[in-house]
Amino acid sequence: MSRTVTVKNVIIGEGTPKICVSLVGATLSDLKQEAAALKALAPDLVEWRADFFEQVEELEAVMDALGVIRALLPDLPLIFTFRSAKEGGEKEISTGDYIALNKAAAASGLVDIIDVELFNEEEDVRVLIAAAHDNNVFVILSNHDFHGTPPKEEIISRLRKAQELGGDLPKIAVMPGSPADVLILLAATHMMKEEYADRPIITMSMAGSGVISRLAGEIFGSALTFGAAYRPSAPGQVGIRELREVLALLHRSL
Ligand SMILES: O=C1C[C@@](O)(C(=O)O)C[C@@H](O)[C@@H]1O
Repeated sequence: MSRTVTVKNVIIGEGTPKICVSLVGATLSDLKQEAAALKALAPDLVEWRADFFEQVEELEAVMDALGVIRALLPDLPLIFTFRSAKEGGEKEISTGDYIALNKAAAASGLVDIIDVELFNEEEDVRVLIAAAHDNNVFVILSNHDFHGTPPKEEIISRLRKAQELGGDLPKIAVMPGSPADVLILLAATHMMKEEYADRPIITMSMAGSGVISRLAGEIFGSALTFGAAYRPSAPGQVGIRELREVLALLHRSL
């Protein structure tokens, strides 16, 4: 496995963490506005959080919207994400629909990466990874804990599981209850990177006290960070301009 993942000339896992911004519009017209405005901010990647889209249960509408987003942002690596309500997303859909949606996104030729949640049936995860890889689409294999920060060993074990299953970019987002929890996430990230990871990983501690984890990925081992454009897609995301400045500052100090 490669220590980096290259998507449309963006090398994830090398140099400063790459900046991703999420599109969170509820309607096609909101999404168009967001996508057009995003260009000026020049993120490295864009994520479409399809769970925010009010027509997400209509596959055809989703594919149409995907086509529009892709046409507006032809050169940026695009991540397709349906974040389930149990992991902090906007909606819950059936497993069958979740699989169909992700398979369709992977086969559409319109996205570069799909985000698959690790906490699905293992067989379903394997099916989605295979479907993505058959279409030369990468997989972020993700887990989100909006209620707390698991112990360091557990964070590492989830990231290792995501790697073993074939996720190209294992990811975990956790919620800190205290600054000590932020240290746990950072320590787990560092240990995963140093001892177990053979590919880039993505980690973050959310909310205010976790912000440091969104800035210091180059030091501790997280290869990608989510910044906010107008509306954050998760608590603790900072504005992309400030984020870029801080990432550059930390990079220069190394
Ligand atoms: O998984 C992630 C990370 C995230 O939850 C964050 O905390 O920045 C934001 C989500 O949009 C994305 O899918």
